[in-house]
Amino acid sequence: MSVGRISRRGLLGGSGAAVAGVAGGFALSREVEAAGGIDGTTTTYAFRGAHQAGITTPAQDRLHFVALDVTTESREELVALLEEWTAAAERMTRGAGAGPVGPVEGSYLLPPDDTGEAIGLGASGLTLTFGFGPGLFRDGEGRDRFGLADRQPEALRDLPHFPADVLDPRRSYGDLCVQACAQDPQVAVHAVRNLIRIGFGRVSVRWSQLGFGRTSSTSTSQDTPRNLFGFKDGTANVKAEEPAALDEHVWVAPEDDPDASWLAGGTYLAARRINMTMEVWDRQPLGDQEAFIGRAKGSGAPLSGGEEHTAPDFDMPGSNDTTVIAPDAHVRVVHPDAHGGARMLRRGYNFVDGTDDLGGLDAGLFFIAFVRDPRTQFIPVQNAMARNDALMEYLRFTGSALFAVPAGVAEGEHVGHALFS
Ligand SMILES: C=CC1=C(C)c2cc3[nH]c(cc4nc(cc5[nH]c(cc1n2)c(C)c5CCC(=O)O)C(CCC(=O)O)=C4C)c(C)c3C=C
Ligand SMILES: [Fe+2]
Repeated sequence: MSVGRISRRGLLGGSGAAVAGVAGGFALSREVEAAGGIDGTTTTYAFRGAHQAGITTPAQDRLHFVALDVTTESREELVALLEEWTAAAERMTRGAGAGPVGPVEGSYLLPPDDTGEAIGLGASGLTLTFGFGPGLFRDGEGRDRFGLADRQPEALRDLPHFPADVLDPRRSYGDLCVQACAQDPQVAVHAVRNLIRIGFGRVSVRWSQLGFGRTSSTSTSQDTPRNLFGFKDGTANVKAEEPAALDEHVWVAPEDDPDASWLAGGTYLAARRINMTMEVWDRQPLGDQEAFIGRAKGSGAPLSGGEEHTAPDFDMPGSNDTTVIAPDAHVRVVHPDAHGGARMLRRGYNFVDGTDDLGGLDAGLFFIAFVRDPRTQFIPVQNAMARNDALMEYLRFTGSALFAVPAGVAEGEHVGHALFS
């Protein structure tokens, strides 16, 4: 074992269960491996498993998301890249370096196989989740780039243009994506940077997004965080402790799309970069802010009463011939009751990317949702929101992308193995 790997893994010393879990691979559940505590620097989540980590694993505090375009024309080079990424991801998620040598252990005559900024940092709960965009299957002219066209899932098409979209193409789309989440931002950035470095000559970065302050809880073990409007976000999310709901709303089943059975056990990732005009929002009275959301700002309880996790009563009469929860309140417009029971697993992050030309904050919510079928679970909800939601006055959608996220990686396989075999 190289010194570099010892120096990163040395911090795992207090977390015997975490290290044992990695060694055991499939044998131990991710929960056991997370025994170091979901917020600790020593926490590890196994890279290999039935599903990719970074979906139902407890949402970490930090995000580095990158979308890439494939620049090679060679299927063999693409597969080789996925193999190299798999090896690097497995190492980095257990707190080791990106390459087998280490950041400072190799030859002085060669570039290091790890960039070094994570020396001394623990795994910090790093998860790396890989996705495939529509462009991997067919390019802009419909050309079958890598012999994959007949395996493109029916649901994997560029998201439609929604009312009020002001998309920046430099923040949208992509052939591949990597969602890196960790408790330490430097660990997430290090992982993405090293995957990009490994991909040199085969992929180029299309866009990337940093995020902080997870805007969803994905486990009942987590408190509900707040978004930049100051509201609790993630209360009614699909949670890891709901296996039946995950099967119904998140994981693709083999029969969903017979031509794309390689995606069974996977899911779809819808990403939307949403600018929030905070300066305008901040001038709205508290009562109006709560009416726009349909929940109390402090407790997160629905305006119809109860506590945070009480189900909203959308029929409860209010004053002025209307209901307590207004017809255009966000939680009513996007609620499963209005969409045939459709739910989604939200895993978004706040972002602040400096200031815009007018001196306002370039800030908002980098919305991420995992769904079994975007055509029935994401697109109708986003359309309803764009048309009817009181929040829309304070939002601008500036980025958009959809990816198919393959199932987890088994021992001896690489990311997306089933797609290429
Ligand atoms: C298309 C899907 C959604 C987008 C885009 C979206 C943006 C968005 N949401 C908030 C704030 C809150 N959303 C809440 C709940 C909620 N939101 C969606 C979907 C989208 N939101 C769903 C499906 C739900 C759950 C509805 C339910 O089942 O009750 C909440 C309430 C708390 C919670 O349950 O999470 C808040 C607050 C913002 C600010 C925003 C865009 C910037
Ligand atoms: Fe929402």
